[in-house]
Formats: sequence, C-alpha cells, structure tokens
Amino acid sequence: MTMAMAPLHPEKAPSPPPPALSGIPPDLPPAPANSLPPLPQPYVPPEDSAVRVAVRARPLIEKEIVEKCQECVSYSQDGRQIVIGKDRRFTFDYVFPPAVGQEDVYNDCVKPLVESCIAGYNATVLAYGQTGSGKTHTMGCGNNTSLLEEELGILPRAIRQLYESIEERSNQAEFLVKCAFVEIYNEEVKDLLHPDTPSKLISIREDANGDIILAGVKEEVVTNFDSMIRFLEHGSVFRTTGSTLMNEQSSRSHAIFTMIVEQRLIQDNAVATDCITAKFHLVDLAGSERAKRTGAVGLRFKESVTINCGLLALGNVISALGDERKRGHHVPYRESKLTRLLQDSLGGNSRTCMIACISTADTNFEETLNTLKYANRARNIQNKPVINRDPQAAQLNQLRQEVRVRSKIERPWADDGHCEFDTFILNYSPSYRL
Ligand SMILES: Nc1ncnc2c1ncn2[C@@H]1O[C@H](COP(=O)(O)OP(=O)(O)OP(=O)(O)O)[C@@H](O)[C@H]1O
Repeated sequence: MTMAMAPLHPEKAPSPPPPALSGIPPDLPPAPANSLPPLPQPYVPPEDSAVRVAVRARPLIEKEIVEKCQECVSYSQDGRQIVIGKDRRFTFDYVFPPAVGQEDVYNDCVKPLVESCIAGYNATVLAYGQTGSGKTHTMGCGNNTSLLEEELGILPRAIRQLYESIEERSNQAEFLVKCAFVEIYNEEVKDLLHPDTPSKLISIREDANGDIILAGVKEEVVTNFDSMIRFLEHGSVFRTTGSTLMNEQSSRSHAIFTMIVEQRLIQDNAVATDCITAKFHLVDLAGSERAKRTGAVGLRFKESVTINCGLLALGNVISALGDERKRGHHVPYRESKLTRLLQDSLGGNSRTCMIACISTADTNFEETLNTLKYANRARNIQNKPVINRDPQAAQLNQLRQEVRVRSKIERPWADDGHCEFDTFILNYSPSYRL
C-alpha cells in the first residue's frame, strides 16, 4: 500500500525538569534519577472527561439515487446542529454533512485522542449507526490497500499518527506497541489475528486494577506502521460479513481493534522502571437493523437478533450513565459481551468519542431519528480518564529508594526502642498519584 507519510517534525521538545521531591533533608542521598519521571508530554488536562459525540451523514448511495430518495436532514452553520424532518433539532460536539471528507472527521474526532493516548490515557472511538450508514467506511477497518489517501478511514490514520508521535518522542521514552483485533459475533469473542483460537478459551475479566482485559486473546508486538496495517488487513479478512438487502457487504459482528502503547520514560540517559500503558480501542459496531428491511432470514436473522441485543444492551448502559435521574443506579455492563468489553470506554477510564453514522435518505427517516436519539443520550456520559502508570512498578521503585535511604542511616532505632522506619516512609514517599 502506498501512503504518503506526513513529514516528521525535526526539532524535539526538551524534556521537562523532574518534579522536586519535597520533605527530603539535604543530608540524605539524592533520589535515584529514574524514580520519579516527569509527566509525559503533551499533558492533557484530566477535566476533559465527557464522552464526545459526532454525527456523520453519508451521501446518498447509488441505490437511493435510483429510487429517487430525498434528503431528510439539514445542518446548522456552526457545525454542531442537525435538523431531521421539519423541526427535530439535535446538538452534538460535531456534525459532519456528507461533503466532509475522511481527513476532517479524523482531525476533529480522533487526532486529539491519539495525542492523549501517547500521554498515557486510554481512548476509544466508537462508530454506531444503522446498517449501511458508513461505519466501516468511517473507521477504515475494511480493505485499505486499494484506497486513495483522501479515502483512508480512521484506523490507518490513527496508526500513522501513533508512529509519527513515537518517532518524535524517541529521545524522551522507550516504546513498546502491541495490537489485538477481536470481533463479537453471536455473543462469542473471536481473536481475528489468531482465528484458530477457540472462542471458549477467551474470557472478559477485570484485572487487579479494575481494568477490563481479554484473557486468551494474543496481542502482537508491532514495530512499525506497515506491520500494524498488515495485522489490520489480516484480521479484517476473518471478520464475519454477509450480504443483506441494505448493504452488500454488511458487517455482522462488532469489531474492536486495540493498540496498546507502553512507554518507559528516559531521564538523564536512563530508562525509568515504571511503565505507562495506554489502550486505544477502535470499534466498528455491527449496524442496527430491522430484519424486515434487510431481508434477513435463517442465519442472517439469527445474527440480526444478537446484533440488536448487543446494541440494546449498549443503549441501556448509555441510558444508565447519561440519564441524570438514573445516575448512581446500577449500570448493566454485564448484559452483553459488547458492554462488558466497553466498560472502561463508557463511564470508565477512557477518553471516548462516539461517531453516529446516518443515512440522509428519507426512506431511512425512522432509523436516522433513532440513531440521533441514541447518540444524544451518550453526550451526557462523564468518564474518569487517568494516566495509566503501572502502580506496582512505581511502588517497587519507591520501596527500593526507601531501602537505600534507610541503609544510610546509622541508628534507625530511637532511644525508646521504637523503629523510625515508618516515619521515613512517610517522609520520603513522594506521591505517585497523577
Ligand atoms: N461518507 C461516505 N462517503 C462515500 N461513501 C460512503 C460514505 N459512507 C459510506 N459510504 C458507502 O456506503 C456503503 C455502506 O457503507 P459501510 O459498509 O461503511 O456501512 P456500515 O455502516 O459499515 O454497514 P454495516 O453495518 O451493514 O456493516 C459503502 O459502499 C460505502 O462505501
């Protein structure tokens, strides 16, 4: 595939000075250089935690033009409002009319998320919408090889930006990038990069930090843009698709491509021991659909039922999180595999953007109205993104420092026999919380 790489910035930002350790008397040995590395740059303020919601309208497709469909939506000048029918008005963070291209959608919705992923925050982009509304086109998780630069969707652009940022920061941190690609099909998780892995060996769990992990899915270490694109293309081949009346190549599963970015900061030519890890989920949901319109029968009908169940469960989670009257109530993440997997992305530790894809054809009026209502509820969700610094590694580092400090003290025992070691820990434990 030929994709022109944007020029890298030659000048590299100087590393910020390490924060001062407070409370350490001057006669004690200095802290090891790598014990408290600076915050990664660019630093993104944590208060920016609301789920962002964008609406993207696709142009009428050939079939709709042949059927003489009319457009049933209009847009406000400020790029934030969309009106369906005569007067149903919705406001979103971004509204992209059909003429807006892939690059502009990417720059507004995803570019800041890749930057914050490099800074250590989890991120999620989620494409939602009726079948045939442009989710796969927007996400770019189909076949990218034959596409022109301007046709490239979010995934190849995000991978490119990720590696450009890593290149720019190569003197500030050591990076390890991995990827995983799964689909949820008929309520089973499949490893698209290792399709021989039986689904029953894959389970969704919470780790000790409360983060959602996919046990049994093998992550691949990826060293450059081309390799990651190859993994994306390879996994896409195994994704379940099928033809329906609404879309010749309809995605019958929810697909989640995840980039995992681990970094150890470099300070005074040494690599820090504590690790910052961020996960970026790029999600292409299966389309909401009415079996009557898609002509789904047999296997397609069964798929249709589980797709709609997953999306309904997602809607219930969005509703529980977004509706002020329901705040503090139980959030039904366990209703489906999809919602369980997206637990961090909605209401949890992630910066998240949902892109609601719509058709503007009047024949899709009902579906488009439903998509706008669904997306509108997601606007009220507040997430809790934090920089993911490995607390165990940091704690170990801190303890090592304390042991070093203690070994320098000749008489740690007070006259009354009381051990002052606890006092040292209190005095010499700078907070690692960010
Ligand atoms: N913004 C757009 N500009 C031009 N063509 C588009 C756009 N969005 C979608 N299309 C075209 O519309 C068709 C359906 O798009 P796509 O397959 O991405 O829909 P989908 O929402 O992923 O559907 P499904 O849920 O059935 O998988 C494709 O032929 C695609 O190329």
